[in-house]
Amino acid sequence: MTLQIEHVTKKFGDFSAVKNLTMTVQQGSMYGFLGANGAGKTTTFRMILGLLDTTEGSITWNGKPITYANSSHIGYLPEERGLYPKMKVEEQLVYLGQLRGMKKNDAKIASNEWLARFEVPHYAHKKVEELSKGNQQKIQLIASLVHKPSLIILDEPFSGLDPVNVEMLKKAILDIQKEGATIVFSSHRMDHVEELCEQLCIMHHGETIVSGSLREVKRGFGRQNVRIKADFDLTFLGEMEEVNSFKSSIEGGLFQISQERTAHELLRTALTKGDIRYFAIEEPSLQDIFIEKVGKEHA
Ligand SMILES: Nc1ncnc2c1ncn2[C@@H]1O[C@H](COP(=O)(O)OP(=O)(O)OP(=O)(O)O)[C@@H](O)[C@H]1O
Repeated sequence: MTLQIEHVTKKFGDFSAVKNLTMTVQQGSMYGFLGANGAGKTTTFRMILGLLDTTEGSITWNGKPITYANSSHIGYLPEERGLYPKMKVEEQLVYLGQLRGMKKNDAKIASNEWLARFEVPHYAHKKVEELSKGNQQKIQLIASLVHKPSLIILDEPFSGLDPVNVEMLKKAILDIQKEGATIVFSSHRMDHVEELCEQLCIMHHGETIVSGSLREVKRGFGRQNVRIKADFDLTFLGEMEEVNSFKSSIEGGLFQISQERTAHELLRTALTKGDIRYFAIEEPSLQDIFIEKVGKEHA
């Protein structure tokens, strides 16, 4: 069961919100969609779910388009949250579970398990409007998971959550993935995607900037960082021809290089000047890649 997006373009009039997007999400994987505001993430999700038609290209889950008929296997956290403010939490979750084909009692058990998992069991009989924004967000998230979907699409699931709740949510989605679900989520936070996803796509103005496995994307970037800490000024190393860029810091400096042998050269040369307290070759971060490909102003 893979999610297959092939040469998908979405136009609103003359404006292309998504341009020729191709990607494959393997069953059981966690896929991250990165991009600044307006990149085309929500539009892509709406097309995956069949809420919007594609202008060109095709999207299939398990070989078929997602329609109302198979939507009970799908969980969706929409960008614009929409719970019934006057309805009580448990009642609402049970109702939404039933809409997706669950028996009332199963929906009740699952809802309460999730409320406990997110440490809000005491909200079961409160009205949604009585909850804080972050806690409403948890309830909405539970609403997208309660029926045990096999494909879960989460639009900005971390927005509006405090750091403790972000960690709780990360743990929950990793657990669900371990249980076999396929998860696709969007974020404009590179670190969340870097931490959770083995596969990712960075979008910008509807274009796919990079996509593939985290490892491929990092290796394909062809640059590495070398961090050196020393008690002497490292500027002379930054001036070496093989170094692409150098950022000095109080403790030493960070060098961006294109070839691994430059790292060894840097170390050898640094050692001729004095003792080195720290030396490491670091992979580029997604932030480095994004800035290089898209520009600082969008990061
Ligand atoms: N129904 C629509 N009609 C016209 N333009 C639209 C429509 N929906 C989206 N767009 C445009 O398509 C582009 C992509 O929007 P989209 O909501 O997919 O971005 P996003 O990556 O989800 O951004 P954000 O992080 O702000 O949610 C934007 O320029 C948006 O204005």
